[in-house]
Amino acid sequence: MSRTVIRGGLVITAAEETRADVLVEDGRVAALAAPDSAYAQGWTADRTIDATDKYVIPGGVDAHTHMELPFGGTHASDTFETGTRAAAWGGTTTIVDFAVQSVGHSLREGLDTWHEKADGKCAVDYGFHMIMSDVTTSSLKEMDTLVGLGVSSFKLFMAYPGVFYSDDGQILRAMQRGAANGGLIMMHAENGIAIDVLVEQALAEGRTDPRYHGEVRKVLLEAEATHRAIQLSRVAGAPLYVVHVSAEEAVAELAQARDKGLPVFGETCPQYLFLSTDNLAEPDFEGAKYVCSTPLRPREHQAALWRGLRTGDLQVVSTDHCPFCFTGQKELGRGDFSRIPNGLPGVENRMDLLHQAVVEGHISRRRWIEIACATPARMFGLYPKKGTIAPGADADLVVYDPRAQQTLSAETHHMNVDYSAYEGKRITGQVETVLSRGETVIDRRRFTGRAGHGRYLPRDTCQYLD
Ligand SMILES: NC(=O)NCCC(=O)O
Ligand SMILES: [Zn+2]
Ligand SMILES: [Zn+2]
Repeated sequence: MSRTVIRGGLVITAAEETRADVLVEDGRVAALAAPDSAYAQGWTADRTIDATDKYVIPGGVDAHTHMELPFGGTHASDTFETGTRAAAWGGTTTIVDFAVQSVGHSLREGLDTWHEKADGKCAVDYGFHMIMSDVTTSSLKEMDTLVGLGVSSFKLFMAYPGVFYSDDGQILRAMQRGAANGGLIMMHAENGIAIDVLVEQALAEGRTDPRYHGEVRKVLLEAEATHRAIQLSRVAGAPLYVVHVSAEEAVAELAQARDKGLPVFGETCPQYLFLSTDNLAEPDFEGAKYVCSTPLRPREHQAALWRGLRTGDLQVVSTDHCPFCFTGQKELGRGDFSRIPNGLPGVENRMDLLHQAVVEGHISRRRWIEIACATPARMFGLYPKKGTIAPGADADLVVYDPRAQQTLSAETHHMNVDYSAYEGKRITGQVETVLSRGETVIDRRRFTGRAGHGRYLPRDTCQYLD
């Protein structure tokens, strides 16, 4: 039996902050006890980690990543191997990635393909959501099977006609099925039909630069789709999780629904909290680095997102990590912004950026852990195995130095992408040591993990409704 003790740190969970030693036995948290207690003093261990003046936090749970996602004729540049290694560097020990159903194919085929991509490659644990690109009688039936296999959430798109798009009837049917089998519907809420009209008009008028990506994907079209998704979920009697919320008006739709007591949840991402349309407008096509959907918004929207995170109208911060290199990938859209592959890198940066938000007073320390670890674990059926520090939980633990200074940069990050969306940003705080199921994967800022350590996580249904 292997035993590790982490001594002297401030243990932070969503529920409390307490100075405690943590005993890890065989990959699980075995006990917590006051550092000066005779009980903790009596623990013997193979390894002792000194966490004096450090935080001990649960490993991050990033519930929205896209390793190797095929998009716009190319693939997201992080593989499951490079992306989960970068996640570990950033203190994230669980990812939930998206398997994709291709049009004309079954959900099962998509899931099998994603298992092949990830199996034996991951440095940290991983689960899958399912993207439904073809809602048919048979794929609706298959949803039941997938829930049974631990794929208990399904992403639908109101955007990208001809690729991932589902119409309102398909969405309603999928929601009805989810209401019956416990599958949580995750919605990409943008009116893609209207957006495609505006894209066509912009290109015809010679407005081809990256900043027009933000202009055609209007706030009103995110708000309208969010409203419509909420109404459809009410009709179906299903809960709803809206992904990558970026606009103040979309937060208002969620808040209004939640005020009525509806089981409607929202996720935002660091890029919407820290970046803006100013980045999309950077000259010499540099704005392409910031093309994602929903798009970055004018800076004024950030206050509403922070408020939503504080009040609970938004519950989760995930990364939507979907990296494409500037050279050779983002460049596919020179002269036509609609051909720029959509997505930003960030799986390595989320825990640090949210700690910076603590330092700047946007959120409390416990809320940091709640939105980045505990709630995503509960939302997607992984709690309390993941997302907290308690006896019986997986020993996914991060020793975090809240005083370390770092500067984010492509020179030093570990994501397989040739730029950082946060180049030059100064952060107070840094991951020091990371344990994944008790195994040290980052040891005082050295990678000690391995591809294949990460295990597939079959998930329960949403526990946030309990
Ligand atoms: N978000 C984004 O731009 N790319 C990834 C696909 C998605 O989440 O819609
Ligand atoms: Zn999306
Ligand atoms: Zn995404």
